[in-house]
Amino acid sequence: MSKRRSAPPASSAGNAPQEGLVVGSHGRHCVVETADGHRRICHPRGKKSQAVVGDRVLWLAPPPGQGEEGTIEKVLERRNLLYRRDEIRTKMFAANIDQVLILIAAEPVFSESQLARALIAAEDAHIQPIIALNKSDLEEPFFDAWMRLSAYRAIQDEDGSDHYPVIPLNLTSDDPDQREALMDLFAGKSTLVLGPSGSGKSTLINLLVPGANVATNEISQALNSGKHTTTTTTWYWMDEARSTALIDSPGFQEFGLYHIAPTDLPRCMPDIGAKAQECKFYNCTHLHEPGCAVMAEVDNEGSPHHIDANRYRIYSELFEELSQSPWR
Ligand SMILES: Nc1nc2c(ncn2[C@@H]2O[C@H](COP(=O)(O)OP(=O)(O)OP(=O)(O)O)[C@@H](O)[C@H]2O)c(=O)[nH]1
Ligand SMILES: [Zn+2]
Repeated sequence: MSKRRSAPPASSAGNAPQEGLVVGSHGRHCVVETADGHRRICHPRGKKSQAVVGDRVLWLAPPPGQGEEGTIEKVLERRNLLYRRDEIRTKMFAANIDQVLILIAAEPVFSESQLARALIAAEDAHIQPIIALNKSDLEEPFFDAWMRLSAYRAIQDEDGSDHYPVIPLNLTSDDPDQREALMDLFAGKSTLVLGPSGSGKSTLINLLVPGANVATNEISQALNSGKHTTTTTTWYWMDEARSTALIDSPGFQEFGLYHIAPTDLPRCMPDIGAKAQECKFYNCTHLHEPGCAVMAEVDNEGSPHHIDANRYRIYSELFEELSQSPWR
């Protein structure tokens, strides 16, 4: 238990690699937090040690007199990894996370395709998604946006429980009940916050993480003095005990899913997947086959398994898109 805590401080550790947590990612450079909470910039030793935020790594301090920046020797095995992939590249968001909060807002109007894509990527990575709709104080646009989410609120698991938690928020209010509900939602977990620009990600972090701005500025300054690029993804502890974390990551736009096979889409879209076993043909693509139980539910308004027409459109467009993947 206490093995990591009792590791000697970096300066006297000689050449023994120590375990650390990646709490910042800036292109190829990382910020690694040691067991005692100290943070330092580390560079990957080679391609194989390319780490992302949330990774547990073995890192090595520099030899005496050679500055503060360490090297990442090894990335330890990941429990999960959330990423996206387009024609040319893969972007890794974070590893070893418990849940992903997809933060959208009444304004700017959210893209349902982007939301669906983020949910699919989370399902594929076996990470629990939560949908939060912010800016409930903007009554009319909020109402419209909430209605646009009705298909997501209606998706149920076999036992009748809601598959996706969908929560309304007003992050500019200082309502203590909302704050407590958020604390409960995040307690003891690491939660990646994803969302389009302007949805309120920084507002959320500043509300729940005291001193978040200061911490970010300190790291940016350290990185700038070493001529590194600016922060991209950051891990924030919400508590002194370092058991609850929020991870802020940009890059919600252009959410490519080229790593997912089109035939895996029903597994990652639970409303479609619920019916996919009942089609006449075992290898039904749900696009044109006779006896397709999925297509039947699109027209079946009022059914408890009704598949929303927009969801079905997103499914068929994605099926087409992923069939063109240059990665396969
Ligand atoms: N009316 C209203 N405005 C909000 C609410 N939450 C956040 N905002 C405002 O929305 C704007 C965008 O919020 P940010 O927290 O900067 O959004 P972000 O997601 O971090 O945006 P990027 O940094 O561009 O990715 C700010 O002006 C916030 O004050 C809310 O509940 N209601
Ligand atoms: Zn079918």
